Amino acid sequence: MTQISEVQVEVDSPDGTRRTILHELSLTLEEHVVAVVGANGSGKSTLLRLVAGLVAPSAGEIRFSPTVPRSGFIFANPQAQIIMPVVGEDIEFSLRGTIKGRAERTRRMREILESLELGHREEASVYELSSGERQKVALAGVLATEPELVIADEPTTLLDLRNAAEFRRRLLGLEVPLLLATHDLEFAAQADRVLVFDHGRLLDDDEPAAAIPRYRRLALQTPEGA
Ligand SMILES: Nc1ncnc2c1ncn2[C@@H]1O[C@H](COP(=O)(O)OP(=O)(O)OP(=O)(O)O)[C@@H](O)[C@H]1O
Repeated sequence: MTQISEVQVEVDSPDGTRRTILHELSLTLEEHVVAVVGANGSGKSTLLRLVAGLVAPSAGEIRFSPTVPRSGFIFANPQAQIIMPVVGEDIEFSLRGTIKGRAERTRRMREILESLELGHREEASVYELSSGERQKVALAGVLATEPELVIADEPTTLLDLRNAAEFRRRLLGLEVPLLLATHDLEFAAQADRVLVFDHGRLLDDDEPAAAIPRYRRLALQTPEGA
């Protein structure tokens, strides 16, 4: 369970002032899949980075129970997190934190690749992969770290319809909880809970069937005077 209490995030602006990018927020997250939606710049990634410990709150606190989870982060662009040039090597690299023996690392790497139907790509250069395969390699690298929470920031953005559907299915099938920011409302519709952000504020927090139609209306409404 993640408990966010009166958290606020501020950043320095170029003019020397402080800008609030996440306004005071209190939330308890305990559902298996939580989707965060909202316009560009509304604060979705900031919330994800806060939960992952990549950004510190300027005020308030985040508590986890029973302990701080080991989180695995998936980005929109998988190239950002693939370190080694060859698929199998990259997964083995991620396994170094959890498995000491080399033979055992190789065995586990193959198991993870097989589970993602990537067994035949073990020797492939990461640069010759399709976007769909590359995103699966990024997921394989995250799974290798045995995360207790997966945090995904627009993970289907670069994928075509078919690959997006497959990747959604894989993320939704994980045993560990998933916190997801997405513009893919089909994906958000499959969450247990949807948080809608707007200009750094939590605007709506409900089950998908209620929150998504409200968000669509909000996003598509014509600005006054337009
Ligand atoms: N380190 C930072 N320094 C300055 N401004 C930042 C920083 N991080 C985020 N911001 C600003 O905070 C606002 C919220 O950003 P955030 O990335 O959380 O939005 P988002 O909802 O994820 O957007 P998108 O859908 O475009 O990814 C944006 O205006 C962004 O420019």
